[in-house]
Amino acid sequence: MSNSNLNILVSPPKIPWKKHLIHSFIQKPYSMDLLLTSSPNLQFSLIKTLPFSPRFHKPISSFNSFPTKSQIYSRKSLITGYYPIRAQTSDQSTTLTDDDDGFVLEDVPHLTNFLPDLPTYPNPLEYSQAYAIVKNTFVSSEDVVAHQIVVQKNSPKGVHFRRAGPREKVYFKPEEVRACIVTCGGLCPGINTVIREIVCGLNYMYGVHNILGIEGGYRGFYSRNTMELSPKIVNDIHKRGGTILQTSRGGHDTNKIVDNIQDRGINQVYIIGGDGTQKGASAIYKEVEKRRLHVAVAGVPKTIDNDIAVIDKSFGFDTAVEEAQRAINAAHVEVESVENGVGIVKLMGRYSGFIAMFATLASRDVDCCLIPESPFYLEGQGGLFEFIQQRLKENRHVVIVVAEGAGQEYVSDNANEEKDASGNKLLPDIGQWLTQKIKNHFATVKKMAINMKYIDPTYMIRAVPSNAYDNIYCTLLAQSAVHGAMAGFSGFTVGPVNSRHAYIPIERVTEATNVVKLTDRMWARLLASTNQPTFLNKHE
Ligand SMILES: Nc1ncnc2c1ncn2[C@@H]1O[C@H](COP(=O)(O)OP(=O)(O)OP(=O)(O)O)[C@@H](O)[C@H]1O
Ligand SMILES: O=P(O)(O)OC[C@H]1O[C@](O)(CO)[C@@H](O)[C@@H]1O
Ligand SMILES: [Mg+2]
Repeated sequence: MSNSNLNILVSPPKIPWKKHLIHSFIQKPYSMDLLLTSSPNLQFSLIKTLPFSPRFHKPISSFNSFPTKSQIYSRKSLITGYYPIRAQTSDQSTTLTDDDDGFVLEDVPHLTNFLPDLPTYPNPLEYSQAYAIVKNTFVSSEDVVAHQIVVQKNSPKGVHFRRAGPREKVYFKPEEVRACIVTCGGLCPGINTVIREIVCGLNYMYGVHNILGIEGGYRGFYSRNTMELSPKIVNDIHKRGGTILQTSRGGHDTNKIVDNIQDRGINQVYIIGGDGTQKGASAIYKEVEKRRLHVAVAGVPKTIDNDIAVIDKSFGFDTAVEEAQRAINAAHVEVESVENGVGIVKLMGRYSGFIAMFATLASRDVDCCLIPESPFYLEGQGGLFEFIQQRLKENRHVVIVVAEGAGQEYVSDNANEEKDASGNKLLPDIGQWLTQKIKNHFATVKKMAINMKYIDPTYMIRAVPSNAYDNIYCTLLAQSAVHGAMAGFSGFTVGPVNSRHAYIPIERVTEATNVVKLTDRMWARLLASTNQPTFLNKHE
């Protein structure tokens, strides 16, 4: 969607919609962003006949006048222009009333958006032993998950996503499915569990036998081997860290990848990876749509940093926080056992300090946590040096957790920035820098002997197998992805939103990075727990 204008189609209520009628209402069909309809049912049937995929749908009960920007769209910050297209029938023009409840569905694309005549088949789960006594085997097309669950009495209903889960009809014959799985970006605990559960889910729930593993990330589509995957092959891979398919950065060539998908006759693509990977998945989906291929593209969000927007938490994060406890514990034991011990533990987190924040909150042994979102300073009143000295005086030891992206303003050299193959900035080591600064300060300024222990467990926290919680979470993600692809959705990412799994448009999770919000309560909870400086009141 363009950020500078929002084109809207408003459908009149109770109109027997016909394809040609709809087309005649649309003056700019190529640039439609929002569809307003009088009921969810009308919305769902209408969307299938449109010659484009509007990104947002909104059922409303009746119309009187054209909606204002704030009435129709809660994510106001994205809109800088408002250019509604008035939809008219011969006898009525259509608009929105003041009693609008503010419901917005941010929907995911469906294969029928560009392949309207695709046949459907009954979902094999109807006859599945596993679901034999489940009350509601299938998720209704009207089930949605609210983006915000803390609301005020009169606030609009707000943004919703489609609830994930099996649908009554599927858009693939199981015996005709040729699925593939690819893993991209950095490692994360649980990748193998997701692979395992996609394979088992496709096989056990839908009777799909034809599943390929693409080796070595995106570039693997055109430059590496593939491996056949079956429940037997993936049976115990969840016990291992890493990815059995291997991963890589860079090498995303949309055309080559989609050519390869076509050449191999693949019709379901499962893509496991972080923000970069999801951007790549979106490009693949768009190319698939352009070529009008019967191919579902499903993203499973993966990142140790928990920096993916919209979803509650990314898989593997919980395991990483747990694993980080071991490093923090080691630092604490070391510094507690010596005179003036200063322990520094560097944890991952390029732009988001979630691992550092949660590891600190969980541990209770951390005196100070430094994250990218909260700038810190060393010297003077309220600075880090003063705090370390005070804690050494009180406790004779101090433990600092620093996220790799913290304090980059001190160590980055913008002129000589290095990047990895995906274009991510390679960050200079803040842990080493901090260690040296603290050592120098106490040796030369304070003339005080300290005992420095620097621990860098970065890769150790992400190379482990996932814990019990993440294993279960990975299963839900994988099964949701399989249900979504079988139901013909495409260009979607799966993930929990307020604890309920949903299908989220890929672009929605890539347009922003999830960061620790200093204005939210969680950071305040950490500050209240460590009693560390806020670094907000620097005196020059
Ligand atoms: N904007 C983009 N468009 C297309 N492909 C992209 C884009 N950004 C990254 N990719 C591709 O996605 C893959 C993974 O990207 P990246 O290395 O940034 O990791 P990631 O998915 O963000 O995971 P993590 O941050 O957890 O390591 C790479 O193969 C890269 O080429
Ligand atoms: O060294 P690699 O494998 O490129 O990965 C390191 C990066 O990957 C992440 O784990 C995820 O993006 C970052 O926290 C870290 O900077
Ligand atoms: Mg990333």
